[in-house]
Amino acid sequence: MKAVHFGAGNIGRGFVGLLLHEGGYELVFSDVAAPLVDAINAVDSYTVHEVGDAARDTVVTGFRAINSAEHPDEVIEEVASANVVTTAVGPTILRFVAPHIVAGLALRDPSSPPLQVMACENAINATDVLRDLMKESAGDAWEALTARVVFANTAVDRIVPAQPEGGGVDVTVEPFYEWAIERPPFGDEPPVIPGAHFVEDLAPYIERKLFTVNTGHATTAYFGAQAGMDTIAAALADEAIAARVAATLEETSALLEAKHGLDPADLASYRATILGRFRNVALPDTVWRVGRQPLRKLSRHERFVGPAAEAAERGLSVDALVAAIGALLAFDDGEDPQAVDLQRMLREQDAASFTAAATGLEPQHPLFAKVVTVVEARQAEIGAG
Ligand SMILES: NC(=O)C1=CN([C@@H]2O[C@H](COP(=O)(O)OP(=O)(O)OC[C@H]3O[C@@H](n4cnc5c(N)ncnc54)[C@H](O)[C@@H]3O)[C@@H](O)[C@H]2O)C=CC1
Ligand SMILES: O=P(O)(O)OC[C@H]1O[C@](O)(CO)[C@@H](O)[C@@H]1O
Repeated sequence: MKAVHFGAGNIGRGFVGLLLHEGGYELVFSDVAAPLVDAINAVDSYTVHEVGDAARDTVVTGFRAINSAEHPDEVIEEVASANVVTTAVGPTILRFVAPHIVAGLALRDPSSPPLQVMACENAINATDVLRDLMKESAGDAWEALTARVVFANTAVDRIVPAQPEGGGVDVTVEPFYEWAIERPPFGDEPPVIPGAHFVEDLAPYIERKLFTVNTGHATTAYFGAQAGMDTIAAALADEAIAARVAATLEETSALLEAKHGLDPADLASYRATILGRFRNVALPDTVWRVGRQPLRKLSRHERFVGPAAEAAERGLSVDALVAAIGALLAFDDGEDPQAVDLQRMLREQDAASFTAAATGLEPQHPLFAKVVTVVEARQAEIGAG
C-alpha cells in the first residue's frame, strides 16, 4: 500500500506521515521546499520526539520525497498508483496541489480501487474544498475521473511547533493526537490507519476541535502577543490571559452544546484537556506561530467569527469571543505578511468597511456592530480610522 502526502512540514512528518507509516503504508512526501526534500532523501529514518508527560520517541522509515516544483511528473505518477493521498500544506495552498492529483487520476488504471483522498488542514471540510478545486482544474474531464476517487473530510489535532532551523528531519511534537475521519465515503474499504478514528458524521468533531483547540490556542496567542509574551505556555501562565481564554471557550462550548447537543460535562473535560496541552512547558511553541495568518483566522467560517456569528444568531453570549477578536486586531508581526496586511487595512479603511471585508459579515448581522466596536478601539489605539 502506498500513500502520497503533500506537505512534508511539521504536521506532515510529525503526525500524518507518522500514522500512515504505522498503518503500513509506503510513504511518498511531495513538497516544494528543495532543502527539505533533499534532507528527507538523505536519511533512511527520522524520529518523532514527543515532549511532556508520557512522552516517547517513534522512528519512521520507508519514505522518500519528491520536489513537486521541479518534478511534477514524478508526483503525478506516484499519485496514479497510490492507495491514499493526504495533504497538510495549508488551506490556501490546496489549489496548487489539486492539478497534480487530477493528473494522477487521469493516468490511473480505471480498474484500480478508488484513490482515497483526505485533506488534513485546519479548516471545515477541507477535503470538499480540495475536491472542488480538482473539479475546477479538470474541467470537462472531471466526469470521467470521479469513479477513480473518493473524498473524506477529516479533523486533525496535534500540536507540532515550528522546528529549529537546521534541525534536520526529526520532529518535536506533543504526546496527544487525534485524527477523526468521515467513514461513509469509503463504503466497505476504509484506509488502514490504526491511529485514526472513523466517524459517521464529522461535523460535531471538526467544529468541537476547531472551535475549542484552535479558538483557544489562537486566543492565547493574541492575548499573549499583546502582553509582550513569546510562548504559549508563558501566556497561559498569566492568570488574566487564562481567564480570557477560559471565557472564550465557555462561549464556544455553549454553542457546541446548543448546535450539536454535545454534553456540557464532556465539553468541560475536553476544555480542561486542551488547556493542559497548551500549558506544556516542554513544547517550544510561540505566540507568533499559533497566531500566524490572522486574516485567515478572522475570516467568516474560521475559529472566531464562525462560532461567534452562530452564537450571536442564537442569542448566546459572544463578549469573550469579541474581546479575542480585539486582541487579534493588535497582532503586529512584521514577518507575517497577513499581519502586515491586517495592520495596513486597519489604517486605510473605516471600521465598517474593514469589518465587512475581513469578516465577511453582513452589516445587519447581530455580530457586525460588536466587531465594529473592537475595530474602532484598535483604530483609536493606532491613530487610524
Ligand atoms: N502544526 C500544527 O500543529 C498543525 C497544523 N495543522 C494544519 O496542517 C497544515 C500544515 O501546517 P504545518 O505543518 O504546521 O505547516 P508547515 O509550514 O510546517 O508545512 C507545510 C508544508 O507544505 C509545503 N508546501 C507548500 N506549498 C506546497 C505545494 N504546492 N506542494 C507541496 N507542498 C507544499 C511547505 O514547503 C511546507 O513544508 C495547515 O493547514 C495547518 O493548519 C493542523 C493541525 C496541527
Ligand atoms: O495553521 P493553523 O490553523 O494556525 O494551525 C496550527 C494550529 O493547529 C493546532 O495544531 C491544533 O491542532 C495548533 O498547534 C495550532 O494552533
